[in-house]
Amino acid sequence: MSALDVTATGAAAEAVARHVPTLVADRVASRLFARDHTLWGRAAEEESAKRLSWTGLHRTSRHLVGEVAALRDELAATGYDRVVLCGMGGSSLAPEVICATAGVPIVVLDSSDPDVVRAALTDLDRTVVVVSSKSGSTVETDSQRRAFEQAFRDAGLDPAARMVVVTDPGSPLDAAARAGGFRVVNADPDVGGRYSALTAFGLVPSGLAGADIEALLDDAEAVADVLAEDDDANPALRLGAAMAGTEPLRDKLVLVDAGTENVGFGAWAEQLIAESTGKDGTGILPVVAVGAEPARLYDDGTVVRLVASDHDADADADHATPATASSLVTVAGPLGAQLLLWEAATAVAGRLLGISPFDQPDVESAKAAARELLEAGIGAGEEPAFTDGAVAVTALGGDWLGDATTVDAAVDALLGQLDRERGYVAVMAYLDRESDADLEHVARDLFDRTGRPATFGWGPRFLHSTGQYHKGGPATGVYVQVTTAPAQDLPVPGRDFTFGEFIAAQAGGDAAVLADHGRPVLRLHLTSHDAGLEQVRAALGRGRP
Ligand SMILES: O=P(O)(O)OC[C@H]1O[C@](O)(CO)[C@@H](O)[C@@H]1O
Repeated sequence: MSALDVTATGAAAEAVARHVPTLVADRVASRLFARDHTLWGRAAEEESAKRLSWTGLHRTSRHLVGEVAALRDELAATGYDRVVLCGMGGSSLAPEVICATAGVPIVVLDSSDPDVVRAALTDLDRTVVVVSSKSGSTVETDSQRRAFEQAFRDAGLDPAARMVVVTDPGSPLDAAARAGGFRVVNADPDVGGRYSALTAFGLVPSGLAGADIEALLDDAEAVADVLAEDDDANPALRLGAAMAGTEPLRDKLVLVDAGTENVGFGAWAEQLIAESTGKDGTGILPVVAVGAEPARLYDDGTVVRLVASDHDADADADHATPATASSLVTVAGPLGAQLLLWEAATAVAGRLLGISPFDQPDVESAKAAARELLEAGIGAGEEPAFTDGAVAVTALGGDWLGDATTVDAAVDALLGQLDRERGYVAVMAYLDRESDADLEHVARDLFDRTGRPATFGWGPRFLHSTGQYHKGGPATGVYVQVTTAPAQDLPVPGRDFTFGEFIAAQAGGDAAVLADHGRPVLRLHLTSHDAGLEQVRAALGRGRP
């Protein structure tokens, strides 16, 4: 009996029956875990050949258990009891879930909002900072690193004594950190960011924060052989088929926390699935359910109920509701096992969709557009069409705004562009995900109002997660971008831009690329944070049945 349980009903079960026998006959599972890079077609071979080491991390990461324990002992001399992790996407999403599940605190700084960065630059005498970047060139992470180095120096503290760098061997950050006398832990270069949960990227910050990283590797090891088996019962084959094998394709995957002990798992799976599959006009859109399970489901959706490992399968079988009866997958298992399960299932889904699950071809376009705006010094770009109260309204991607002169009317106009059969609404808030956390509920309001999937992402964090899907996936999204002026800007030491200018350029760049793809983008800029936020919340939630 595996520690993993994947049960499918409805269209998801039909997909399993339709595809798993062929996946078994083609020996996909055993070839995947033997790192066969030909599984995704010739065009994907070059990238796949250097992106498959995650299949053996439960063995090859074992050295990190001792190394992280030694690092903790060394750093104990600083008296730290606070760990801050600077990293984006795959360089921070896994530690956030690992630590939340282990019940140990960690501050994940994955924002370029100056007020958010400043709030992290506190309690420096009891803080250790982990700077994680595979490429070593992600501007958010580099800027955060610069800010912390400056802050430690200003506080009379040696940055090298309190900062640990995790990066690929030979990255620009690797060279610079070693030259600067910093501790560097190199990660396995043959693992992509969103598959790196069980590499140094997931394990070093989590271990320093106090999570039991050996148990995590043990849980992955306990299921590795099952996931590598060419067998109809293989949970990865079943989950991959349920994700990407429905006909017609149900390409919205609603992730529901239905009692799982893996806290915040949906946010990690969201990047893995969206950035792996959302390209070449296809892909699976993860919709992380906010609040209770949806009472109904759109025809192009499948619900995934993430249940507790000790769940009662019979009780779950009786759980079918109008929302889940049409297509449902129930998944149970400990975190270490599920990290490997979902990585393998996503790789299987990529094969079924006919795309490479290991590249992210459209992410660079938004970064380039942001750099252009930054160099031009024009903030987020486009001028607002009008201001209503505390919200400046800008419409991009066509002249769909019509004669709207209020935020309510602008939201109505955007939703008028929504394809009611295949479309989705994406809310992207470049705000503080701690203090403005309540705004996430507008996703549920928009679902209740339109009956269509609505996702919510914090900017710029989502740019390293669903951002690839928005640009490379099906052209069926309509986008609401919420931005604000910082309470107080913050310079990026050694750079010719501030954090405030950078985050504005990131929002402007992403909106420009979406508009270039012909997608409607409504930017709601809060000219006064609290009043503006109230207006935006009311406008997006208005018209709920
Ligand atoms: O670890 P890095 O190189 O800073 O990249 C951070 C994230 O940005 C991306 O490269 C692009 O979104 C992700 O794949 C990755 O997880």
